[in-house]
Amino acid sequence: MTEQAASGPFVDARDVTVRYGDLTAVDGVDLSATKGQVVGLIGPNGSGKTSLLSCIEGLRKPAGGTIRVGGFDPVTDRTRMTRIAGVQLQQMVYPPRATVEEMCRLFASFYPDPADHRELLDRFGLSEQRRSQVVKLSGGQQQRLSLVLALVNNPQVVFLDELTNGLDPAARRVVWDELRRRNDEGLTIVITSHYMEEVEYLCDRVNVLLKGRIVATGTPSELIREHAGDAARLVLDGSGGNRELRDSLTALGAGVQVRVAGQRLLLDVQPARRAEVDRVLAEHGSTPRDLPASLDDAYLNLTGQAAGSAASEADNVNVS
Ligand SMILES: Nc1ncnc2c1ncn2[C@@H]1O[C@H](COP(=O)(O)OP(=O)(O)OP(=O)(O)O)[C@@H](O)[C@H]1O
Repeated sequence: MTEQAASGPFVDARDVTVRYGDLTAVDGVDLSATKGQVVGLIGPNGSGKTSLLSCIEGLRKPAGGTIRVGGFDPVTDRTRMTRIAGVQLQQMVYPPRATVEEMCRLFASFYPDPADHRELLDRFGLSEQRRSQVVKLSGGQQQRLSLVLALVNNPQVVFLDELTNGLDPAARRVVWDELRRRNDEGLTIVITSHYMEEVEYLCDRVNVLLKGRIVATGTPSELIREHAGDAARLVLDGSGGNRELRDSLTALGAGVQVRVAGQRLLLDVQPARRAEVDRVLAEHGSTPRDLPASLDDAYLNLTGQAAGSAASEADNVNVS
């Protein structure tokens, strides 16, 4: 079989079902990525992301469905699959005394045309750890090493499960920038993540998985537009203790949700009530800060999880 039917998606999973005994963890899911696309898979803990991804990676045989990656069946065309795909697992187990350099050399030895692992270590900020034992690296450093190892075969596509879990904000930026750069060069990327800011930043398309089924798919902008809701989210800094203002806003009733978060007041305001809210705020000399609708809001609405949208304020909020 050729590497890819020119017209079809590079990653093409159709009607995939995964069962563990009586539990159907993935229930007839389609997921695809065209060449050079960054595709995200998001959903609550236990929604089936890793189960689906491990089938696409060829590490698990699905109970039903068909999967092709670059035209190959990831289970039966294992050898060719491993040449074109890089895999970062949620948890890796390393030999007890192996150093970073040794792990890189070991992984590189599996492939005919590996990347320069020293350059990769440098790109991911691990040059100084080359001679360190892997087990002595911090969690975030191990996470970055797992990315280096996923890229050491110069893959055409990478599957990254919980991409930047445990990374500090600066390291997360390094990883994002590096992946973006590689994507610009044509790398296809499939990620799972609980960080909506990351998904919004990186992904061309996002699939929302809930209880083993895709409940929404689209670009981040489409998901926000269609699912974030039309309530305005306002923040009143320094007004948390202003009882009079709080009571006046609460008295507006339906369509105006008022919450205290420390020294701030957080408001969710339906469009029909906005003019009244603005009037009350003007009477109290308060100027609100508008929070833009985010993928967090869409995610929370789609998955029915308790919304805390105004509280999240576009920080790196782990929404799982
Ligand atoms: N090896 C297994 N044996 C039995 N059940 C499993 C196994 N792996 C996963 N499950 C179950 O399948 C469901 C989906 O799990 P999965 O790990 O795919 O979810 P996830 O969306 O990746 O979760 P998380 O966000 O926590 O990583 C869960 O109910 C989980 O308990």
